[in-house]
Amino acid sequence: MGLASTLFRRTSSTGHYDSTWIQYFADEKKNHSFTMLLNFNKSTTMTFENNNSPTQAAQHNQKIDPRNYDDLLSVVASIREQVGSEIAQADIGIICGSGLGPIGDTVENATILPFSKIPGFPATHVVGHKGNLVFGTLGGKKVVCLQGRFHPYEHNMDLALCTLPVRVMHLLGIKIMIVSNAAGGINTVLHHGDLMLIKDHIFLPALAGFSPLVGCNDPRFGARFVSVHDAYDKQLRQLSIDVGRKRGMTLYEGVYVMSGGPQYESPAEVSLFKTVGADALGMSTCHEVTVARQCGIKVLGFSLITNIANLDADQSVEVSHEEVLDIAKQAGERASLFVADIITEISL
Ligand SMILES: O=P(O)(O)O[C@@H]1C[C@H](O)[C@@H](CO)O1
Ligand code: HPA
Repeated sequence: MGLASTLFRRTSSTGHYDSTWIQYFADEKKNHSFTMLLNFNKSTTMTFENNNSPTQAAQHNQKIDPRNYDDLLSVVASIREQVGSEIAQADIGIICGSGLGPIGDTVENATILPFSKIPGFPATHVVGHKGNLVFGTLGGKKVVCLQGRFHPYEHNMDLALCTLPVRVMHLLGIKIMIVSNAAGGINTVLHHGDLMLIKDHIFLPALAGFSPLVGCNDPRFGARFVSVHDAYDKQLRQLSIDVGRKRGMTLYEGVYVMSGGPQYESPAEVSLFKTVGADALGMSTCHEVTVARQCGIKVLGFSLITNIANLDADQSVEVSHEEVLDIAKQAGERASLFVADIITEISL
């Protein structure tokens, strides 16, 4: 049954079946028993039957296509089977970047599932990213926390693969996603250890064609053409400002720019970003937010300022991941407590 709907997704935009997908599909499933009934009189009338349940498919280590809704159902089935359906259901998803790492460790009644046990999840290689999915409660809400994320530079700019966890969290039921990252401050109001509330973003790789939404689109995930005019939810931003005020924190709202990385930016590149209106820069987040918006998930985002980006080649200083991790460690705990307070105040 899963396979039948897979096929219908893989029709061209004119509604006619694309024969290259038949080949692809047959290769992908060649190790599994299935029967195929094709009716070539009507180009879109095809039925595939397959003996694999979604979970069996995942257990067979079948290749997971991150754009394939049915493949993702099999990933979710495997997660539910491993942790239990009740535990796997969550209302809020959290992506801990280098900045919010400690929040995963404060989840109550935590059930931890390593990425290595989740079909289709690649390993995370970035130091400071643990590589776990953590289920439990925080601020009285059911959360699922991604301790570690997939950066496009680690995975050959395969942005659909890097956003697989967002689609999985969507299928697990989340309505709100909180994202965080470590970032270099561009705006001079930002200092080491500050938390910037993300108001908007510049998704630089996507402007050059590297978007997770490029390629095959299954309408069950959402629209082909996604509007990101309100990517960072206004009410959640206001709530964060209010919670921050109660804690005596001044939150700066700004624009985050994602560059492809992994090299840090040259002073001339930082000047370019400043000119086009960016306040902080990093190498993540925008791809996850774009996919979340396609699924209708509300987003709240933070950048933890770990270094000040260089604007002048004559006055520049070296940027290092060690510095990023060091500041993230110092400021991450306070940031995590703040985010936990926000979660307490969120009404679902
Ligand atoms: O996952 P985030 O965006 O917090 O990680 C930051 C950005 C780069 O991946 C890396 C650079 O130090 O840390
Ligand atoms: O200056 C930076 N540039 C890109 N990514 C980053 N992550 C932390 N700091 C930076």
